[in-house]
Amino acid sequence: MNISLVVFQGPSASGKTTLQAVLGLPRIVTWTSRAPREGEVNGVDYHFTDRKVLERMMLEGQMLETSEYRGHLYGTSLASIEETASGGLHSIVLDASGARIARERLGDRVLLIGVSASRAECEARLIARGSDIEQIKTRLAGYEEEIDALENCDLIVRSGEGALERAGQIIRALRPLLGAAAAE
Ligand SMILES: Nc1ncnc2c1ncn2[C@@H]1O[C@H](COP(=O)(O)OP(=O)(O)OP(=O)(O)O)[C@@H](O)[C@H]1O
Ligand SMILES: Nc1nc2c(ncn2[C@@H]2O[C@H](COP(=O)(O)O)[C@@H](O)[C@H]2O)c(=O)[nH]1
Repeated sequence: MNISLVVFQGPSASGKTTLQAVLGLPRIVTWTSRAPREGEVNGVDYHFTDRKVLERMMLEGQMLETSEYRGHLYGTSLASIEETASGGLHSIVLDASGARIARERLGDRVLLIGVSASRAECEARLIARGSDIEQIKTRLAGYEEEIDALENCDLIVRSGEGALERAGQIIRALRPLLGAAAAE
């Protein structure tokens, strides 16, 4: 199997980034027009920029995909995806529309992992993350759409209690599935 990119998708605060960290694969850093949260580092968590720069990159054909997500623009550059062609398995966190485009454009190179959690769990995690009421409402408004899109995934992980143990099980299950790509 020729998988070179693991894509995590799912509702906001379902635990995609947490699971990505547990799996420990090299991460593709995407672009966003939103402001950094406390503790987030430019070039590590995202390439933070403004909307105009991202729009210019889109016009110049530099992007694999972009998504308007809850008032901000996000996107994956083609240059960052080319890194995955140079060998080894990489991972990326995308919303449902980005994940769909990644699958359409990169085909079988992509493994889609859906991360699922209940609305109440996502809400509690958004509150704990310090989001304000408006952000929580806006993000939860996309909950059903992201849950519905999980049907396109190759695997779905439930990110509730015991999530880390489950992630460990997934890693073990993925190794034979990914074969040569994972061994690089
Ligand atoms: N299984 C879990 N149990 C409890 N808290 C969790 C769990 N997974 C993640 N969290 C916490 O929930 C918050 C959101 O997690 P994370 O950033 O991984 O979600 P996400 O799906 O990447 O979110 P977003 O799409 O909004 O960026 C974080 O504060 C994280 O520590
Ligand atoms: N389609 C894309 N979605 C992306 C990209 N980078 C991140 N995301 C997704 O956006 C939301 C919100 O992220 P947050 O960091 O503001 O909480 C989340 O679902 C991410 O997965 C991207 O380049 N393209």
